[in-house]
Amino acid sequence: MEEGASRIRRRVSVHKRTRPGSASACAAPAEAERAPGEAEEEEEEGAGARRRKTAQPAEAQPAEAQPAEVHPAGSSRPSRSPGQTPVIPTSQQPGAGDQHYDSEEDMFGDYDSFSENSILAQVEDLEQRYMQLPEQGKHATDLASEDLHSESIKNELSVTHVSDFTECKTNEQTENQTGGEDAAAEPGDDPLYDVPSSQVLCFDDLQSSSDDLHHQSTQERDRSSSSHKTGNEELQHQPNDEMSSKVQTSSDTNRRKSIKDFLKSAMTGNAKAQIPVFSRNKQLKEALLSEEMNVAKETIESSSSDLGPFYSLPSKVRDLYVQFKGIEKLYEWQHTCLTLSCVQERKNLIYSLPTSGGKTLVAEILMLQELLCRRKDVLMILPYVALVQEKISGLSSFGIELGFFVEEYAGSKGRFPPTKRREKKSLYIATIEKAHSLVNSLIETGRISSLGLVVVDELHMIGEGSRGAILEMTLAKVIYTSKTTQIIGMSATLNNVKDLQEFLQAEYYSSQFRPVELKEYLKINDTIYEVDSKAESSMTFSRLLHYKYSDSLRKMDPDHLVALVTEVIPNYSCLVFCPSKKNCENVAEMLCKFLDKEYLKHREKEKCELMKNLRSSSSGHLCPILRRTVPFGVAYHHGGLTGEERKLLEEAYSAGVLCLLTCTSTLAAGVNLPARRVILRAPYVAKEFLKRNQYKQMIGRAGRAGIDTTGESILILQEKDKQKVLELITRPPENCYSHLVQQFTKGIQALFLSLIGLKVSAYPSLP
Ligand SMILES: Nc1ncnc2c1ncn2[C@@H]1O[C@H](COP(=O)(O)OP(=O)(O)OP(=O)(O)O)[C@@H](O)[C@H]1O
Repeated sequence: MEEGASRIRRRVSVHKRTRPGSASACAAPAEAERAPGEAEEEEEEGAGARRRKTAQPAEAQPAEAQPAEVHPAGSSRPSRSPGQTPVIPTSQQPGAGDQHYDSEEDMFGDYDSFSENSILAQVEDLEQRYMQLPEQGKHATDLASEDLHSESIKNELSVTHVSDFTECKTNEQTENQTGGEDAAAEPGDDPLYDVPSSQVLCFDDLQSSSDDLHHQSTQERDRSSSSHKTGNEELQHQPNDEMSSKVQTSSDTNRRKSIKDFLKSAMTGNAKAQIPVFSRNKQLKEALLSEEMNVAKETIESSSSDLGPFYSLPSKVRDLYVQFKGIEKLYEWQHTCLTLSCVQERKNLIYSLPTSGGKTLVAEILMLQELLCRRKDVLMILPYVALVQEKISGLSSFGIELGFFVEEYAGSKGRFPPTKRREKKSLYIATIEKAHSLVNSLIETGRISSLGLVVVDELHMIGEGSRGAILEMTLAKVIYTSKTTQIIGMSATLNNVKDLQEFLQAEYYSSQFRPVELKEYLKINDTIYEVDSKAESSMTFSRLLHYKYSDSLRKMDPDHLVALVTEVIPNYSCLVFCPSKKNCENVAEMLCKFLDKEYLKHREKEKCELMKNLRSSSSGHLCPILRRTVPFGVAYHHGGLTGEERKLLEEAYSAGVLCLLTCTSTLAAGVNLPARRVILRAPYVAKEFLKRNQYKQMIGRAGRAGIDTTGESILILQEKDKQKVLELITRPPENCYSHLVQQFTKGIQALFLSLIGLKVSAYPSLP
């Protein structure tokens, strides 16, 4: 009976850890990699860690910041503690959280509470009933079986196909524990062994966007659901029924093999789709899919083991860049940077280039060198959850092809300490706060030296409020505790580089290269000026706006936004940065009131499809503003959108179905969305005057390499702000100053306490 109860607990526990969107979807490979005997210990540790989450102080499970509010002003936004009511965005149903931009809401999202109807509560209850039963044996087993078949648990166990994969694992574990033939199998034999968690999640996404794949996966699901049944039936028999165990084992193996094959080809295909395709464009989708599958097949078939031809990496890496990203040749600066002697010697490095200069590729090659050649783990730190997710989907295919794990540390995702890998190395992609927790856990477990490289994107964030302080603490700890860990920082907007170099003990490389020319303009009244650093006033007259404004239009649109956007859309894309979320929505609505009805005809079918998808993503409720604006190819984009809405809108915008997004500065932090023209509605973020860094990041969205051939930005300003704007466009980026020091009582104290807690330093001993 005890055995039965603990088996039920195990089944549910494993299922929970592998829910889609849960960090623990990596449980499958993680378990496969465990040394014999570690299994139970890790399971307990994981559960403990999850429980601890609710009680841990900010440092261990810190709240992540909401980009829309933190990034713009450079000041910390009011943090929302778990359980506190979120602000309900316009587009959301009551109670729906913003999973992508507000990590705090994510923090507990993946873990069932012990509330009355939760699955854990039911299992607890079930166990209690076991304990209380006077009679052992059949009756108890029947009860267990009956309860496990109860509706809610059945639903939980069959809710996703990711859980189906888990189920394979679960069955296998059960068999191992009952002395089945698989008990001695090596972890490497497990077909899910080389599937990183992120890729399992990507697979989940892929499936929903492909009819063919859906068909196949439905078959898998059907097979798996029969596995649930078998698993549950198994509870009614004695576990040492060898015959049935063998049959089960062999059918499981076949099934797992086919899942592996399918998963691998599916994921490679997924990675090929770098520029998201509007999901319901069936014709295009089918053509693309078959092409992707061909590429995937060819790639898998051609195994290459040569080392060296591409910056010390296998030539396969170069091929993958061509296939997945269309990058055939490195820019000259990229080559120079990668071949710098300080880089070869693995010294720390800071490099700085304008937005869209191709900084990420250099970092990626260095990360691959570390993972594949030096066989060390790598941590990549990005400022926002959305950027982490973008990077995860971009690099997962590389992980599959080249044999390393890509692990997400953002929102509720991430395992502390990370799973120890025997063979393959891990690329942790983390937000600032999760990176800090990860580094703490590696120090605590004496594994910090397993980290070969730390890459920090948007290094200038180090000077931004409490988030900057956390980043600074993280890097300080790495520098102090691991002499062998290399640190690379990159940014488009650095000024006091010497200070940063001193802090990171780093070399510096910079270039002004930008593959696509970006022209900057200012608009005052109906005159457009070009920013010209050579001119005495820093700007020169460019042109007058010619657009016939009616009285009502002039009243509604004093800034001539309609005139500016209609010069570009619908054939080219346009981003309009607005100072606040509300303003984003208002501007989108206002524009659509005055757009010609002709705009409704542009890609009409796809826009209808988008509306349908938006509606079904929020349980039938479509935001009334989007309902009015999407038919014109216009939408707003801010931190109040749900993750699903954001994804749908971004995809539609990338595919050209939407041609205009009104957005907050959320979008300025490196998200790769095309814009021929970027308009800054005002030189403000909320009520704060724009900073140079923010200005540069926003205008940097225009003219992206590989997407656009030219780009331009227009900053709209009033006469009263002219002087301030002229200073803004001419002055250098803001300096980064330590916020650990500025917030002396909080920052430094937190660092000291943390170092004592981690046993990096100790209290001074008493004489
Ligand atoms: N050598 C190359 N050839 C062609 N395209 C490239 C090359 N290197 C990078 N790119 C492409 O240029 C675009 C911008 O690159 P990336 O995002 O790395 O720029 P960045 O410098 O990091 O910009 P930001 O500071 O805005 O984040 C990407 O679409 C990338 O795929």
